[in-house]
Amino acid sequence: MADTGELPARLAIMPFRNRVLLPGAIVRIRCTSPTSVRLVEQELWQKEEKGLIGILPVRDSQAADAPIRSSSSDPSQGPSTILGERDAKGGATSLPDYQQPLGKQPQDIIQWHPRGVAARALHLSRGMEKPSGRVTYTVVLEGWCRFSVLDMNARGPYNIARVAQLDMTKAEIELAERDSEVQTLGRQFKIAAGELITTLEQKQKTVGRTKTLLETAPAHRLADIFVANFEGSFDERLAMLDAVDLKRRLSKATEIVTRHLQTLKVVEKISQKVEGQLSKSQKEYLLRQQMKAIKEELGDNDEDEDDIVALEKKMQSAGMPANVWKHAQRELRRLRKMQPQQPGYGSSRTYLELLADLPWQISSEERELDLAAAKESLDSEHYGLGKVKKRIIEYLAVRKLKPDARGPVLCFVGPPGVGKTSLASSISSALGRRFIRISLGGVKDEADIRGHRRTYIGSMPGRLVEGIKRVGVNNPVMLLDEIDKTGTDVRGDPASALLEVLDPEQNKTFNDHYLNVPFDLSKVVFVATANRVQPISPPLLDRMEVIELPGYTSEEKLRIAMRHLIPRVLDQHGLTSQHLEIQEPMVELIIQRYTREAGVRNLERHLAALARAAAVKVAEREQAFQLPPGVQPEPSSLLEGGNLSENGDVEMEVEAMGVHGRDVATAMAGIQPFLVDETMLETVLGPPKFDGNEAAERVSTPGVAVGLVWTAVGGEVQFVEATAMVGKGDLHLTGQLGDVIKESAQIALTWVRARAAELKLANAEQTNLMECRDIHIHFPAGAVPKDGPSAGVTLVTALVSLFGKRCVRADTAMTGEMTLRGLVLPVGGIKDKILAAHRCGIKRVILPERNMKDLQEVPAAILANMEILLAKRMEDVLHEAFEGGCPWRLQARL
Ligand SMILES: Nc1ncnc2c1ncn2[C@@H]1O[C@H](COP(=O)(O)OP(=O)(O)OP(=O)(O)O)[C@@H](O)[C@H]1O
Repeated sequence: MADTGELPARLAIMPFRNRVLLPGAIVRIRCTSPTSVRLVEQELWQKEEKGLIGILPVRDSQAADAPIRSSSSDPSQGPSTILGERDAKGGATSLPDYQQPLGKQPQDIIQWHPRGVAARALHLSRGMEKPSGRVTYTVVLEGWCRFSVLDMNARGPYNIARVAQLDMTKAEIELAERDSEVQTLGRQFKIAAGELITTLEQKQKTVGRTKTLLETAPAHRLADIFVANFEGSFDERLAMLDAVDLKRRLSKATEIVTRHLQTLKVVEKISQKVEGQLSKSQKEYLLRQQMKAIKEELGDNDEDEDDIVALEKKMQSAGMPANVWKHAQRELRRLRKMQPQQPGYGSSRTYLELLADLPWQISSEERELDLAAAKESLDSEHYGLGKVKKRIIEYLAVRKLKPDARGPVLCFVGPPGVGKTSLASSISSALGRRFIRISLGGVKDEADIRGHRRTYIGSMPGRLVEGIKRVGVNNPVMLLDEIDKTGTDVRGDPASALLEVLDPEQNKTFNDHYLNVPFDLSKVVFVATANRVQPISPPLLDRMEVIELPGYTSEEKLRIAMRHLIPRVLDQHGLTSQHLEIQEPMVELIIQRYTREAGVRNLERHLAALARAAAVKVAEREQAFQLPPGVQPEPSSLLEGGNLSENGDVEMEVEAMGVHGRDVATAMAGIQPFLVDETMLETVLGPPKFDGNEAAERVSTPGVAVGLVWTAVGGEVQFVEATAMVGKGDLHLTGQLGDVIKESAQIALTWVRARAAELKLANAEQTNLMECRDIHIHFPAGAVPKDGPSAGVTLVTALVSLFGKRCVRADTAMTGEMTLRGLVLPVGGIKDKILAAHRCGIKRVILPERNMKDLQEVPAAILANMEILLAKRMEDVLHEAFEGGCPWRLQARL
């Protein structure tokens, strides 16, 4: 800079076309023209000390009036005439520009600016020499100080100018900086410059070096550097070059920097505004257009288009009613306008696919109903159930005579595994229609039946429409399974939605919320199943005809097993009666020792377990036969089976060893089937679960009574245990009891306490027992919830047994609600309860007298083997419950 040394009187001049180098600025230039190459070579490259050259701005001036034209046509020849005089240091720049043609054409006339900047080379590098001998130089120059041109001559290939230094010396600057105006201007400039840097920093532009300079460099020097570093026009920079005076330079720089700052702010504001205006959808549109273009480039677009065409074809052939077709068309048009990536595309497509998949016109062709064949098929598939089958045949007969008859909806009610589902499926095969089972167990949301509106994310059609889609016809036999298990909560009442489904008047235009167009369910044959009638809402029950399927007796179970279950189980396991034989006594044993159910599901499961065990043995045996000739199979494979070896049947297989190829079948044919025996039962099914002595063992201590209860799985034998302990006379109840059964226990205790004397329980010790002790009553099987009033009489009997210290009869079970006054009220589920008692080997049952009519439903064979006692009052029950009659004097007798 000017403050570090003296400027030489002459400087080689390098023209800067339309550009200005300011002091402090650094530029990198590549010199390729012969003139500049020579200049660099001679003035910078060949000098030992890094030399100085003068950089003089030149302006293209095609239109400008050239007051003086150079005689030389080569710019490198330099101007021949110089106009203007040397400006005084810091003086105004009123000198006319030097003008001369820089190129060969007259329009190439350029104007030399009369002021320039002396520059020194920070770095020099020489390019590779070309074959033509030309070289190039890359020079990094730093502006040093301003000068003005006194005169300029072409010495050799480039111009040499006589120059005068314009910038002040160090001492002069120090003096000028004491001026308060200069100081104020300097501060103003630094503020503006600081603001500019902050703004640029916010835009994440690197301003590191400039920021450091702002803190360290003097204001006048910074002024040049700032203007040189930020974008500006040629004229602005020229003006800065001409601003030799410090005050002028600082105010000019402040002006330029402030203008630059404002421009930046305006640009920022505009871009923010534009960004805001470019709404999300526009952006999406833009992106989508780009995506489309990319897809087109990749040739991907056709696929989607093809898909939609295929979907439209499918929709056309679906045979939708006119109003639905119109709706579907509208939706399809919407889909066409969407891009596959758009959020609604997937759901719109799934919806249209559902519309196309629904069987609007497709029906199972109903074959001519042959009642005799239907009856035969029902008989062949189900044992017993005479009344139920009769009702089904009646139902089918009505349909035969009047196919569009709006008959009642049949509802099979009974414990699990009694054949409700399989009966419904038999109806479908008798009608020749497809069968679909809709499980309603645990459905609490109305939307499960009617679907979710499509406005919800993840919305789906209801189970009915989904089922219709799955079955593919509009007239299937639809089984509404476990209709009693639907619940109600805040999400609505599924039962009320079912009302619409089962109402022949309304289901013609069933409106699923998701589908949003009516679907005709009137051709569907609905059949429902339930374990219990009570939970079904009365309006729903009103639309159905309840057909009860009671549990089976042991005899019936045996028949079902022999005729239906065993052949089916064998078939399912790839076996025949040639492989496995399960004889009646064994099936009876399974029924007595391993099952206690009303239906036959567990029985079927146990038979399947036996079949699996046999399948392993059979497979092993067949493998042994298929060994290559000469290879001796190990005789132990079957013999080691343990229990099977006892049958002696395995000896056959020893004979078969070594039999060649074709003879295997013959040999196999001679093999006896595996015969299930008691040992095999225990090996496969484990030790017996029930032995018939349970009741005797349990009632062997006072305080236990045997009750009969009704649960969702049918009738059951329930033990009630009572005990007394030191306390304040409180009643403790355990065993997952509901409110009703708890109240029954309270009533029972009150009744017994009130009749202590009457029942001869009132001796001193017993009074103490009854009044000063806590009573605990427990219902075993604590994991199973229990409720209902029918344990009333059992509770009293258990308490009387406890206080009277006498055991109840092990062969006797009882059921009945009891009033506080001792009256025994009738209860439900008598048939199931008697069946349960029969299953458990109980021979005597005490019932409320008013339940006598229910005995008609109980199979006569069972009644013949049982003693049924009818009680009117609690005393009657007690009289029958204890061995040798009631030990106490009773007021009433049976
Ligand atoms: N009377 C019968 N004759 C022949 N097989 C029967 C009979 N009763 C039940 N079964 C058989 O018992 C099995 C269970 O029957 P199913 O599934 O129909 O019972 P469910 O009453 O519908 O039970 P859930 O209430 O648990 O649905 C089936 O394999 C069925 O064929």
